[in-house]
Amino acid sequence: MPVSDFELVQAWRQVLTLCRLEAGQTVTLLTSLGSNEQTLRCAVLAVREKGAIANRLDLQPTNGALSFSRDPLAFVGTTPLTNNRAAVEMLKASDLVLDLMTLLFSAEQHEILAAGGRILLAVEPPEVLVRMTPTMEDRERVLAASKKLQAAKVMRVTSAAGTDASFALGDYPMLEEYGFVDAPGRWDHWPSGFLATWSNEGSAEGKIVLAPGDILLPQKSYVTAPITCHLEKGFVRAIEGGYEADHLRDYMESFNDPEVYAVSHIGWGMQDRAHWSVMGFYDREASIGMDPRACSGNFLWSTGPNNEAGGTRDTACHIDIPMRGCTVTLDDVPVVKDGRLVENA
Ligand SMILES: O=c1ccc(O)c[nH]1
Repeated sequence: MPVSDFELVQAWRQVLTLCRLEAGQTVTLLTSLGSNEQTLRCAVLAVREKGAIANRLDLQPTNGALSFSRDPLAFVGTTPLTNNRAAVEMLKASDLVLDLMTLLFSAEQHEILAAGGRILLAVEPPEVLVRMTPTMEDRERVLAASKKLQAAKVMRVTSAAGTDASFALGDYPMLEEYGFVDAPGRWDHWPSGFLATWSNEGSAEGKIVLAPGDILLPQKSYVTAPITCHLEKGFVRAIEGGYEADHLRDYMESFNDPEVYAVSHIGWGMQDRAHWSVMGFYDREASIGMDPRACSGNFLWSTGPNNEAGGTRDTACHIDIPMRGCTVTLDDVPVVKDGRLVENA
């Protein structure tokens, strides 16, 4: 069953409290075609209840005929804000931007954050939002893990399926996602509950073997047969397997951009209210797949852009690959063991 407006307003109320929204501040709700009407309606009510100003900025969609999917994460980098100075200025002048459209991996997002703006992405279905309404515990868990990741020099991931890959760390910032934006300059995504960073340029090495049940996003598919990705000097040099490997390669080749094979963010999920099986219950276009990205004990790696971290790669092709059953270590200390979070890691 769907969630009611009452439940979603309550969830927005909790999120806006965690975002420290104050009366009199200005919130801009960023929407486009495809933004969820119930999410928008309930957000406005919760913002007004806080005594804040609720503005709307509705932009025309872009890249629809270029992307193979209407999932907003299937074609990143240019957005309806690109070359849209009036819109960027309105968002920079706002105390809080609630992004119901998806700006992720865009230069404009960076400009808004660098100006001290706060951006919270919220495009999952209302039922997913309510189920994973963020908490301070989520924040504490992610930040505690982030301290470990910040101190680490090498991340290694292994699995029974044959994965054995390593990544040098230290050159890039943390991607700490706990679902609310409590400080100027911060971006976050509701729902989330995971931690990542980017491997040092050219350092990703080894072999990642996707096993049945591992997930490809934005394909929204559970892999049914092994796909082996050979990593060398920071790039996926070969993708081997059956038709699913062909499908992945066909998609990546369609961008005609060598940067699509670069290893992007790497990390692990720690959200115990996210579940592996959820993606199988939703139509492909109904969700962007935050359950598998955030579920506790996954290893989440990705390919493509690193501009989000201050890098120069802004390729439009971004693949997120959450995996089960992996062991993730930081300088040989496990933070995930056989697909389960190591408590107090
Ligand atoms: O929240 C997100 C979603 C996608 C992604 O690649 C990173 N973080």
